[in-house]
Amino acid sequence: MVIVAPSLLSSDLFALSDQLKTIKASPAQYLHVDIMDGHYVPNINFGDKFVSEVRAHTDLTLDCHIMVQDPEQVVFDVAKAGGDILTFHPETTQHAYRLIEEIHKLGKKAGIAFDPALGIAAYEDLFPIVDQVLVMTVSPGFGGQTFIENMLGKIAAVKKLQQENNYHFDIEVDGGINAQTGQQCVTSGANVLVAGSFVFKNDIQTAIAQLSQLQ
Ligand SMILES: O=C(CO)[C@@H](O)[C@H](O)COP(=O)(O)O
Ligand SMILES: [Fe+2]
Repeated sequence: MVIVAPSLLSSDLFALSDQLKTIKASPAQYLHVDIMDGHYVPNINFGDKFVSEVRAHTDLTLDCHIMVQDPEQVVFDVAKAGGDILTFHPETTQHAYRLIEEIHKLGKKAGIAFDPALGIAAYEDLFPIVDQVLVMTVSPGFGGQTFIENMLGKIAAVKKLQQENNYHFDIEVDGGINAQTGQQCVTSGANVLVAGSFVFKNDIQTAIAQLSQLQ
């Protein structure tokens, strides 16, 4: 039921090939790839080149989390490189609705991500057309941060709207997820758990199995 998305930000890049094989043998269904521009978020990391390298080594769903200002500049390259789900932060573009439509035209899934400081009200009009709503449970930019418990109410509010309106999006959480916080998120309504440090700083198989069993 719960989809686990190991975040490659915390992977060992020099052992990535082996780590991808370990993940493939686990219940994880997604690989989460963070894309950061050093502008919208302070950090700079992966880009479309990395996505295409990972694509060549896995058939898992590539869940691309695009933390950049003006996502139109990178979304299409990431899609072309083999990203499957393209999730951007709606306040980073003037035309979030159009961008979702353009992602769909490419046959890809579109997601919107909510920074912890951003309420859902301003972007509720996108809910009927998105495939994924990502509730950030840390401020975006870095792995290894502490889960913000206040976000549980936001997850529950998104879940309530989803149920009341029969929307079909997945509810993803990202940041500080471990077995305990993951359980809190699932109880609040999340069904996709991104986890970086918890997966890669522990035994990968065991950590993913723990998260995938939450209900
Ligand atoms: O998007 C981000 C950070 O901005 C994440 O996807 C991190 O990679 C999560 O790392 P952990 O908090 O699980 O260590
Ligand atoms: Fe992420």
